[in-house]
Amino acid sequence: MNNVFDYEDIQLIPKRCVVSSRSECDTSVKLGEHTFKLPVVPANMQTTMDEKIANYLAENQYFYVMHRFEPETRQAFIKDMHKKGLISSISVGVKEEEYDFVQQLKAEQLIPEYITIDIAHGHSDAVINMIKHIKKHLPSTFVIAGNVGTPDAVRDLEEAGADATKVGIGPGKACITKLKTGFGTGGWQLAAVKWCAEAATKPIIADGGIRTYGDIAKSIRFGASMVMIGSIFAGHEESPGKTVEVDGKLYKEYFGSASEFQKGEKKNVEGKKLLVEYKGKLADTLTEMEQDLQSSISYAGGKTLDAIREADYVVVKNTIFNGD
Ligand SMILES: NC(=O)C1=CN([C@@H]2O[C@H](COP(=O)(O)OP(=O)(O)OC[C@H]3O[C@@H](n4cnc5c(N)ncnc54)[C@H](OP(=O)(O)O)[C@@H]3O)[C@@H](O)[C@H]2O)C=CC1
Ligand SMILES: Nc1nc2c(ncn2[C@@H]2O[C@H](COP(=O)(O)O)[C@@H](O)[C@H]2O)c(=O)[nH]1
Repeated sequence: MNNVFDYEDIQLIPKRCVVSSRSECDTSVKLGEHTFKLPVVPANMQTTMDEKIANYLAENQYFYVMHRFEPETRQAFIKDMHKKGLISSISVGVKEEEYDFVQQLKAEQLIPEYITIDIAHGHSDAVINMIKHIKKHLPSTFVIAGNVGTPDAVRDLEEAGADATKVGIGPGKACITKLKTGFGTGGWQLAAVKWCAEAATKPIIADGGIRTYGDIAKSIRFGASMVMIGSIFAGHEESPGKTVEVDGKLYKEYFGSASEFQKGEKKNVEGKKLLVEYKGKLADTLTEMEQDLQSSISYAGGKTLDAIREADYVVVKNTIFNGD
């Protein structure tokens, strides 16, 4: 893979504007059978997602993926969401008990609209087998599989039946995979998204490494249909992580799903715990993201996200923060 770049190395080039107000620009995106307000989803991690946030997002037409770290609550969660007429979107792993779980869902006719297979190294027989298992027992469920970082992986998971693949090995803020293993897409995540999207025939979800709202538009430009974000979403009043005060300033705890803190043991640790700045209400962040993305669409010279997909760009290594 030559000519790699990351979010901070790219600037998109404006085109003639066709709207008289940014509010005319439509940021909505279709994933599977449903249309969502934004091409953005909070990471399925314990410090960014919980049932309350899932309810808020679903009620307000945002996509969400519930995490898998309280596995025994998932059936009740699906039931509860469906009782309220909301979509259910859950995560699974690949261990033996997860196969039974999928079969139980079928037996009880609790059919989630979305299942995300949430595994560090998604280009694996374990994930391929789980995709096939879900598709066999819950054929109407939209399956998101990952995480991967190569076109080969995208092709293999799509061929197994995945409806979307999630790209990003190690670019996350709480990630230490790149340090511990030497592998990953950290430092060239945006180029990896482009590489994978060129091979994909189904949607790509860019996962990890988003540090500014402009990075959402850049992900879309390079082929993502949706963007998964952890650290930015972990800092809200509603975020499940602990609120901590340091020198009079508020922070929230954010920890990796493969951190020692999450696992409760020091085995195959590939994540860390850190503090992220407190940033107030989740709704305000979502509104700001929508407004910024509307502005991106207007700079791209269109009215929908498709305009961003056609924007020209320049690679200007590490210059995005110059002038700050
Ligand atoms: N996006 C990213 O860059 C990364 C994300 N994560 C997150 O951390 C969480 C834990 O992930 P994960 O460890 O996959 O899940 P699990 O801890 O549920 O492990 C799933 C299964 O896969 C096996 N496994 C895990 N990694 C590998 C590997 N590299 N090669 C072969 N087998 C493997 C495990 O066995 P065993 O443990 O015995 O090997 C286990 O049986 C997830 O939420 C994931 O998204 C973690 C790292 C990177
Ligand atoms: N290598 C690791 N990656 C992790 C871990 N826990 C979560 N993640 C990934 O990070 C993104 C969020 O990235 P961010 O840059 O927006 O903060 C998340 O969706 C996972 O894919 C981990 O312990 N290790």
